[in-house]
Amino acid sequence: MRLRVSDVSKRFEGVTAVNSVSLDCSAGEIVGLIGPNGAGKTTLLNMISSLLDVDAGEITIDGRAVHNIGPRRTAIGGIARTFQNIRLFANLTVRQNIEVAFTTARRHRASALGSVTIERLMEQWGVAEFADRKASELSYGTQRRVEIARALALAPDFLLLDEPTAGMVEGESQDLVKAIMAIREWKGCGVIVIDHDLSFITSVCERIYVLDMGSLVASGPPSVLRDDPKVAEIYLGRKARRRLEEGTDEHRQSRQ
Ligand SMILES: Nc1ncnc2c1ncn2[C@@H]1O[C@H](COP(=O)(O)OP(=O)(O)OP(=O)(O)O)[C@@H](O)[C@H]1O
Repeated sequence: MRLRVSDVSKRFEGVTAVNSVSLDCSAGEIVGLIGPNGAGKTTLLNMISSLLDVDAGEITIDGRAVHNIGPRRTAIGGIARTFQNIRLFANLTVRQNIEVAFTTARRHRASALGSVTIERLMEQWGVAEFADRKASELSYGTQRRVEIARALALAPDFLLLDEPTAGMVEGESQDLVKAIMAIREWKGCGVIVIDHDLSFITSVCERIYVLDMGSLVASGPPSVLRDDPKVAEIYLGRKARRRLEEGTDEHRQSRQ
């Protein structure tokens, strides 16, 4: 199974947020989407999950068009996601949050769901001990895991993760690397993940796409970050400039 984004564009009043971007993700693959703030990453994920309509281009799963169909039909069609700002039902328990998605999957994606149960999902994602606690009572890292478990309760063919390590402490994001790698065991579910934490992205992804100012500037294995001069300019160039502007110890010392 293959999710394919072909020449997709999106404009917001005078701003071209996404400019003719193409990418693909196969079943069982973990693909990263990186780029500076405002590069267009979330807008692209919003189009793949049909929260936003594309202005041009198309998005397909095995040739079947899945763009501009609305988020509910997209979820039923096999694409689930998490959000940059966690969107759990705060007053529902962990079990109830997962049950909402599970009920939809049982009705519309029974064969993809197979023998999966809510209990198994909670165990797999290390949240079983919080099953009867309200989502709002949980730590940030635990809420993230619940959100991923809920997305997986839709038995998706493709999972989109928008900045899963945001707000996590280091130990939590390392645990998340293992957990996301385990998703591929999920009946070969493909994963597209956005994150600013480059060590997390390079640990978890086989391939990376780099966006800058709405356009795709590079793609390839994680080594593309180191080896592609355009990417080095975007990341290292800006980082070096920021260090200079901030006058870090390193630069202060080198000036002495
Ligand atoms: N609803 C909107 N209305 C107007 N402009 C928008 C809207 N959503 C995004 N944009 C603009 O589109 C561009 C891309 O934004 P987007 O949020 O997709 O970037 P991003 O790469 O996800 O950034 P970040 O890493 O900060 O989340 C930015 O210039 C942003 O201001």
